[in-house]
Amino acid sequence: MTSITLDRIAHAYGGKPRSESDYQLKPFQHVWEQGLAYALLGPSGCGKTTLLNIISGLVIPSEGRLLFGDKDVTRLPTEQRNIAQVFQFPVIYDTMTVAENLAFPLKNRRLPKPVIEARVAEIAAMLDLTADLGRRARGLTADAKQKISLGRGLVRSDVSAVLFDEPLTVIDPALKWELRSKLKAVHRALDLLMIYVTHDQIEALTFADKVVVMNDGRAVQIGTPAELFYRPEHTFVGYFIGSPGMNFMPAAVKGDRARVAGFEFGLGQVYDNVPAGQPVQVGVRPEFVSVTSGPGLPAQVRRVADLGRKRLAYVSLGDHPLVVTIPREVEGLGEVVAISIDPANTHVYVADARVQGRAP
Ligand SMILES: Nc1ncnc2c1ncn2[C@@H]1O[C@H](COP(=O)(O)OP(=O)(O)OP(=O)(O)O)[C@@H](O)[C@H]1O
Repeated sequence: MTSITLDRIAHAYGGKPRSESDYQLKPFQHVWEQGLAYALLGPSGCGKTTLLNIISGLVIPSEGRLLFGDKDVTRLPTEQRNIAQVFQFPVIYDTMTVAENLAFPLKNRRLPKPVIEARVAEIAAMLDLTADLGRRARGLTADAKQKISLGRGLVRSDVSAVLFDEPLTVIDPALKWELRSKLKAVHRALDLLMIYVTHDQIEALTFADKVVVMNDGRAVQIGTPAELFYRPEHTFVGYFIGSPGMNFMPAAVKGDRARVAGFEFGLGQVYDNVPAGQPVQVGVRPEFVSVTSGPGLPAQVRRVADLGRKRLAYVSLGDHPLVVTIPREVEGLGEVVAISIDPANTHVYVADARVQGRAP
């Protein structure tokens, strides 16, 4: 086991990049720590697979160095990189039994038979495959076949990393929840570095210790699920994580006050560092703006969504649309409601990047 370092890695498929927009992966510096579970999360085309393929060796980056521990592997072929990979679709041998499929990567490395048997039994138990060990893979469901693929990816204990590329795509939705929590448990038990590509935030947040949020070829934030939720460093993270995403309002900020559409409210911190001439936004998640029966800012109600577990109101503060929470005790909304904004969870963004305030 070893950490993986991306040292100013960047990639332009077209070659000879002249400007930043020519890169499908913009320069990226990061150390993937051994034993941690990471998710690469972002919309289609943001560069997740490109980054994963650079780590696996399917793509040689245009710039930068890739290190496994101290070893420079930037130009090494995949088979010399000591990684395991799990793809979207099952990669297994239909004519082999489940046990033979799981044992295959270990047999290839000529491990002693008792070691192979013990490891196969361990991985099969983790993935609920024990009862199927003697069955040929051919007759199994797509879900079971993908579980075998996952098992084959996890069976070696000496890999530098296990790379997953949207591994739950073919899994039945009802089984997905179970499998992604299982993968998390497997990660804890096996203590391997795992990197998991997905465009599904629930999958990323359930699985990962740290999530790398990507947009337009750039890693915009690397953080724990809680950091991404409570302190998005970029407006894209606020918008992409959460359901619905963060509210952003163009604002004028002075000291610890924000002014939006002629209405003023307090911020949790003092901002003396907001540069002039750049777009300033205040961001607050729907969970931290609520309809109140007490004093608040006047908002027009446009629509109410009752999601069972929670109710949301789509309102306007002046011209600015906001999604706000309707607490359980509030009933019978009028056309205009009072809303309160939690200053402790309100952030200020300048040119899309969060700026740090200071304690009042
Ligand atoms: N072989 C290639 N040649 C040229 N451009 C490519 C190639 N592979 C990917 N791209 C482009 O690079 C960008 C990033 O693609 P990539 O597949 O890494 O994104 P992604 O986030 O994994 O998307 P998806 O979730 O759809 O797989 C996209 O604009 C894509 O069109």
